[in-house]
Amino acid sequence: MSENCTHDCSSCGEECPSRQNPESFLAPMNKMSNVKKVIGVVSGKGGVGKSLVTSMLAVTMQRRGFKTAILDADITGPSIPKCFGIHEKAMGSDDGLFPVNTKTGIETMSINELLPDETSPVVWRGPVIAGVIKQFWSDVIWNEVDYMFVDLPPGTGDAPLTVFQSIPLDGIIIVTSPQELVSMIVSKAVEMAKMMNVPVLGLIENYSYVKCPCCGEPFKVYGESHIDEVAAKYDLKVLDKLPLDPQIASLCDRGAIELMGDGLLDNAADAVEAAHRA
Ligand SMILES: Nc1ncnc2c1ncn2[C@@H]1O[C@H](COP(=O)(O)OP(=O)(O)OP(=O)(O)O)[C@@H](O)[C@H]1O
Repeated sequence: MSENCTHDCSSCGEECPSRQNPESFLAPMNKMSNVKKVIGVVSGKGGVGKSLVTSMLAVTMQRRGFKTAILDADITGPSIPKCFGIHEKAMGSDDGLFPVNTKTGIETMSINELLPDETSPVVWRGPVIAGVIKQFWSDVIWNEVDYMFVDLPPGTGDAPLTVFQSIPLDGIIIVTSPQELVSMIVSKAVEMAKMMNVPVLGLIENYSYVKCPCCGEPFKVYGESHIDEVAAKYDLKVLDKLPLDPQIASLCDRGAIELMGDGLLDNAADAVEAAHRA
């Protein structure tokens, strides 16, 4: 690297290890941020519990002693502040925006922490949404973060593509439900990650079963799951299976997800700790 490196490769011809790929669309991280690993939480379709899983993963990693953050890239359907009971607004300075901390110190940034009224709908065109996602990475001052979780918008459209291209993901976790559609939906998410050269750390099946309140027997509301076959087809691991649990729903509704029980996403948390960028 040149002694006078400005990290602006467009004005320098030096061939050095830190030279950025000219085709890279990665957004620069704020110069005051320090984020060690970034994990995307992805779903092929909406409503499978992706935001809940993102929140629970962050809580699990924070409990393991890591400094954790959540970037809520689901701009039109932000759920993270609700899960943590955050109603305050993010503040800024000339250097950037400060994330809002949860009760246990998880740093968060979500569009609902910026809008004057959190019930206002975000009716913005794709390029504006893409700009906000990039700003959440570049303009927010993320302090000494060991693990950042990015709650991606559902599907494989413009907004998730922006996340894959602009934020340096070390891996993704795919959240799905045990319905027939799962095979097609997981395939799409896996193929997208492959195209973007981002490793898939594994799958989490949500709404896997309901425990009978009388006898404790698991009851499969959606019938037999196909997740294990789908995982085998792509040589992926099913990391954890989460029950449909009224207590979890209630914690989320009360903004108290940090009071969740231990051990629900331990395998996923182990996979996150072991993640390395391809
Ligand atoms: N395992 C579960 N047990 C009970 N409630 C759950 C569970 N998973 C999710 N929910 C509830 O279902 C609702 C939808 O979950 P969530 O917002 O996480 O879905 P999502 O996939 O992020 O949705 P979208 O794709 O629309 O952003 C929430 O109210 C959440 O609390």
